[in-house]
Amino acid sequence: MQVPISEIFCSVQGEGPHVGVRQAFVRFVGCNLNCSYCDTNVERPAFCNFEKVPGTNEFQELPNPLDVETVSELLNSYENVHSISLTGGEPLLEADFIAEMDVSRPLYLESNMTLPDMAKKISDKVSYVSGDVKLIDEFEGEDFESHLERTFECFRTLRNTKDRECFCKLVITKNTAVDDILNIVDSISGYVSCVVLQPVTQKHFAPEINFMLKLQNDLLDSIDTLIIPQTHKMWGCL
Ligand SMILES: C[S@@+](CC[C@H](N)C(=O)[O-])C[C@H]1O[C@@H](n2cnc3c(N)ncnc32)[C@H](O)[C@@H]1O
Ligand SMILES: Nc1nc2[nH]cc(C(=O)O)c2c(=O)[nH]1
Ligand code: SF4
Ligand SMILES: [Mg+2]
Repeated sequence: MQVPISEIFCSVQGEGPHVGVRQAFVRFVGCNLNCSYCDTNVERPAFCNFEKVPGTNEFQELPNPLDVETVSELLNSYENVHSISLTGGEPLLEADFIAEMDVSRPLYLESNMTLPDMAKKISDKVSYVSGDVKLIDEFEGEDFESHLERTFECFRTLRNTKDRECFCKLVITKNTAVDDILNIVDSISGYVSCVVLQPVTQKHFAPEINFMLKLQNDLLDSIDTLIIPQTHKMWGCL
């Protein structure tokens, strides 16, 4: 099976409760959403950029699409990795490909959690789920209620168990409404190990510090809640 990939590199996880662990990253292309703050190009490129030696910023250009055996081998070539981050774009769009991957380290999924039928295809294959809930101010589609239903179904499918860690991230902007967060967390708190509030990285769009601390305090009444910004952006790694 073959799919286009935009990049394969080795770095450290820059977001969420596992920040700092060394990971191999595979970035799939294409997304079913269009978040206003998105920091990633989701277009399909002619080549996949493969960073052979971690930290060098030197990339080998591999013609797209790539087959699943090649991608698995490239990911397995990195040393000492804790896990393999499946990101994008939206990796669940390529659930059939992910189901066929043969890699030596646990899979860590970064997802917008809106494609429950695809989630079912890989529920036994992923060990970590970083589920990023998209709020109404990010949602441009027709029907926000069914977006939320699909999100909750994804969390049910990929929920936290003894074999799979699932946590929730919420990107907070200056437009975020407290009630939206409280309602969403109420609906998914039974499926996740913790909630991470991730302030949007663009300064002009970022929430007030007081707002973040008050929101954390409100959520702590019902669930473990962390505030963790994107750390890889601070020191400029991939
Ligand atoms: C580019 S997305 C790809 C995976 C998946 N589509 C998703 O949204 O989770 C990876 C992560 O980057 C986060 N992200 C993207 N742009 C951001 C920004 N400007 N500030 C903070 N986090 C951002 C997303 O919210 C998500 O957690
Ligand atoms: N270092 C690093 N950590 C990350 N965590 C989530 C990322 C993503 O784009 O999904 C990401 C990324 O692009 N780089
Ligand atoms: S879902 Fe993820 S990749 Fe897609 S637009 Fe939003 S942040 Fe970007
Ligand atoms: Mg990123």
